[in-house]
Amino acid sequence: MDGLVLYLTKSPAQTQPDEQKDPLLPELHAVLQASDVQLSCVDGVDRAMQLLQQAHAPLLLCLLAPDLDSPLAGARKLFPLAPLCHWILLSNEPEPQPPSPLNRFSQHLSVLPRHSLAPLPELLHKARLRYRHEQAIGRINNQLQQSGGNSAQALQRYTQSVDFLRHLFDTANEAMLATAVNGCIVRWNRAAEHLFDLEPSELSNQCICDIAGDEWQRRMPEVLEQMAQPQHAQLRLELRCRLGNGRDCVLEVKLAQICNNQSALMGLSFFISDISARKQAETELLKLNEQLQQLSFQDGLTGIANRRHFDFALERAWHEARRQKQSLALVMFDLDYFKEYNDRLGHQAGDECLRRVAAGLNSQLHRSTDLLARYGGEEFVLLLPNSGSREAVQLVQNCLAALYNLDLPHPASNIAPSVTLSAGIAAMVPDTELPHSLLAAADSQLYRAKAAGRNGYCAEGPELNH
Ligand SMILES: Nc1nc2c(ncn2[C@@H]2O[C@H](COP(=O)(O)OP(=O)(O)OP(=O)(O)O)[C@@H](O)[C@H]2O)c(=O)[nH]1
Repeated sequence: MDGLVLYLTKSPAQTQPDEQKDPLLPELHAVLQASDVQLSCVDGVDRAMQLLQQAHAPLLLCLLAPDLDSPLAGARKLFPLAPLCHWILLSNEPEPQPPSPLNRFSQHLSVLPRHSLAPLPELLHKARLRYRHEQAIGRINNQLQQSGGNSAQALQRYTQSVDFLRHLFDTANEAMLATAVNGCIVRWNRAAEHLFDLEPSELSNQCICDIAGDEWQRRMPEVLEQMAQPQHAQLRLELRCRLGNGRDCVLEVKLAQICNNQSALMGLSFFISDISARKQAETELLKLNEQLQQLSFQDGLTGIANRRHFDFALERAWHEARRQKQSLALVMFDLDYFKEYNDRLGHQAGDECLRRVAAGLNSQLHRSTDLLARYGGEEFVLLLPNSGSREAVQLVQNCLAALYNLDLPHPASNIAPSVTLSAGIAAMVPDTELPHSLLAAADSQLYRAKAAGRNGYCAEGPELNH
């Protein structure tokens, strides 16, 4: 007998089901007779709890009689004592409603009409299976815990053995070699054979310097020499190598001294990994970053420096000029009647014009420190470190001549048949923190040039030649 079925009722205690009292009991008895379970009839939850605490068999089914005042409250009390039990609420209704899914018992609670106990054997069968399954799992867990304890001890013993260290050495992914102080290889693992693509006979007693070409072969003698010094207990390096199979790669090499108990140097250990893929990814990332930086500093339309690039360059040049007490010159260019150009020839022609003007101006710069940038719309700026207004004026004259030679037709201009520029030039030896004053000076000179009729320049600043 491995189970107990409880019939929980409100009626006075019955040690044996009282067939006189409840006409359902004979039928219940008959249904359960075939299943090898004990049927107990108890009144009240407290007595049921007592019975469960003393019972030797687990409670598989609990039938809650319809006369109970609050059957689910009772079930809740019993639940901790019989977590695997299936609860059955007997109802006087001919077609009772199933339990609400919101009820936390709903998974293991059925509602049956009193007059039909047909589903009982099936419910009992399932409850029994569940109980046996839980028991089996408990047993397996116990065994696992026990054997786990034993195997942990065995493992601990094993980790202290030479076999274990040999196993680690042989199965490591990293190539490992041990050499004498002069580099003669005395031991290696399979990963080393694999990495260098060499047979055991090609490693045994060979000099470590000769197992790979290129930087490896060139630098290894000097590395061995270093590692023979007492202060070089460890070393890490990256070496470009050509391996036996002709493959080029980058190897990360970690070396350590092998010393005996008296701290006397006996040999060297090498831990080697192929980091070619990582190195290549790093190089590509670096290149991408450079490209990205270049793009973020470049004007998309004209390909010259953009405003952001100019702002950085101006700040840097300003501080440098201030430190060196040198003059810094700035030119602001603005196309004349460009709105009319766009209106007459179209925006695309306007774009092309901006590109050609930018290229024309840029072609006049010959010092690597000079910078032409698109400041915005149809405005360009020219930054000329270590220049006074005389040099700036000279350069602007060259730029205007270059633009004249480009001869870009401007049918809507009031002042010339081709595209023209106005320029404002300012130069100063910085004496303040920020370069606003230089920008403002160039801008006001540009304003003057526009007011003076366009297609020309105005300038201010030291070394003025105008
Ligand atoms: N095609 C094109 N036009 C641009 C671009 N950026 C700004 N513009 C145009 O440049 C024109 C500038 O007009 P304004 O500021 O009135 O200057 P302007 O017509 O050159 O007159 P002045 O400077 O007084 O000679 C505007 O029509 C803008 O739409 C661009 O990237 N492409």
